[in-house]
Amino acid sequence: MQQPHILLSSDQVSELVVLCGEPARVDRISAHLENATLLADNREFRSMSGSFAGKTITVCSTGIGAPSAIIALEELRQCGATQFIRIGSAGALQPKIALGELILVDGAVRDDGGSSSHAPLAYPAIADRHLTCAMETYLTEHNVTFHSGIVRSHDSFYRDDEMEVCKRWHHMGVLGADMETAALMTLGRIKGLKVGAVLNNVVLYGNDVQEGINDYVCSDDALMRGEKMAIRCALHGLTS
Ligand SMILES: O=P(O)(O)O[C@H]1O[C@H](CO)[C@@H](O)[C@H]1O
Ligand SMILES: O=c1cc[nH]c(=O)[nH]1
Repeated sequence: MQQPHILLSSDQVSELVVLCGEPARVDRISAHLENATLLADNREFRSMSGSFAGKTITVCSTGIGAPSAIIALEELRQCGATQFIRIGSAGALQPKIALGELILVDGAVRDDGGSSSHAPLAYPAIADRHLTCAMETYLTEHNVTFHSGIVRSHDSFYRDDEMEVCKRWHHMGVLGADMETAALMTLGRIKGLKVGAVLNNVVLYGNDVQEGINDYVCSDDALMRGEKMAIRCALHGLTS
């Protein structure tokens, strides 16, 4: 059956999936695959298929925020996907994280609304250990600077008290902020899926979020280098 939002059916979807927020990133990720072909492009959900290290990979964008990420995860699951790595962007919550450096996510603070529709907040959002270890091995072997730890997934950064919110999580050792990782890890765990995430830092701690994201869209070199490394790391992680 064709899924209503991603417009894919089970014969088109691999067990191995790369997720990202931005539809244009699907094209950049798929450039690392052999025989990449466009599968569907509906709303925020663009999908492509190709192969890496002899295995078929599906790449799908999820848009911004937990609700659409949860829709993508569930519809891909219905099509037979079992392992997911999110290649996302994040804003740093620690000054030691430079632009284009990667955050390898162990778990996420569930400051989003979407995951709470499915599980109480006492339920943790934790990454799949095997996918995370495989990515860590790749980054270590390639001498890439990365940061392992937890991130905070939220629903809005244009808040009047944004700086205070960031400081609060900074003091608790949270590495960065994104909007989908917690929901994907929570829902993935509930549904028996493996979910990992690697995030590219696009905003320095204490800097303006709007400016940082604009630089990313305008292809700032360090940010694009970070994205490329995140792509290699995720593809090796999924296929090793
Ligand atoms: O770059 P992506 O993967 O979309 O991730 C981050 O960027 C978006 C905000 O600009 C949010 O989706 C956030 O999670
Ligand atoms: O600061 C940032 C940058 C990207 N995504 C976020 O959620 N926050």
